[in-house]
Amino acid sequence: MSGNYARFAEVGRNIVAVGRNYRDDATESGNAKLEPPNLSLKPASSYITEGTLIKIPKGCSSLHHEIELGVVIGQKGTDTSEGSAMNHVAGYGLALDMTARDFQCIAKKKGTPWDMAKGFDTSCPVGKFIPKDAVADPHNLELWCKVNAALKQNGNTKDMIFNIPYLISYISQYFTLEPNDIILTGTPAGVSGVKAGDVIQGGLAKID
Ligand SMILES: O=C([O-])CC(=O)C(=O)O
Ligand SMILES: [Mg+2]
Repeated sequence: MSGNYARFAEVGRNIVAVGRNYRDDATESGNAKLEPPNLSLKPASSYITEGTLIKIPKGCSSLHHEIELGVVIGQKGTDTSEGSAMNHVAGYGLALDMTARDFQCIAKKKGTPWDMAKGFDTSCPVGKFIPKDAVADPHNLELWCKVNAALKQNGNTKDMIFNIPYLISYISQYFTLEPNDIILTGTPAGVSGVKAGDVIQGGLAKID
């Protein structure tokens, strides 16, 4: 485990997850574009670092992986403009928005919150911190996810519906973003179920 993980794990700030933010995913699932973006919060206790086991929440029989680009905030901001939003970014990290899909389906039907579906302990595994300067264009990054070595998700951040400056500006109207908060920017197509003993791997490509 590299020292960089400490940035996420020690500080354990808030996590804002954006839903249905990929064109392919929206098409695949027949979902219309969500306007405004659909936001969920995951508590700091959902963070785990690479190599730590994901705990299947009690009663969950459909746990899904969602590979996502995490944007790590470096500077506090409320009502941040799109024009200055990138000044608030410290860097990036690959993350999983682990989702108890069965809990989420029930919540959707009942019109109740998604907190248990999205925010249970260990629901936000993160990879190592990538400084902003190491990424030439965060809107052109391949991201992939494998389960037991089989490729499940293979997307590109260019297919995000709402880009990073827009998300920072929109979110910060409601939630002040503080250093080490993370925005999970949504997942591309291909989410699928995992079960006890499965191994989830993910990666980001085209980092200079
Ligand atoms: O779980 C959902 O409904 C949506 C979501 O997080 C995503 O698209 O990343
Ligand atoms: Mg997600």
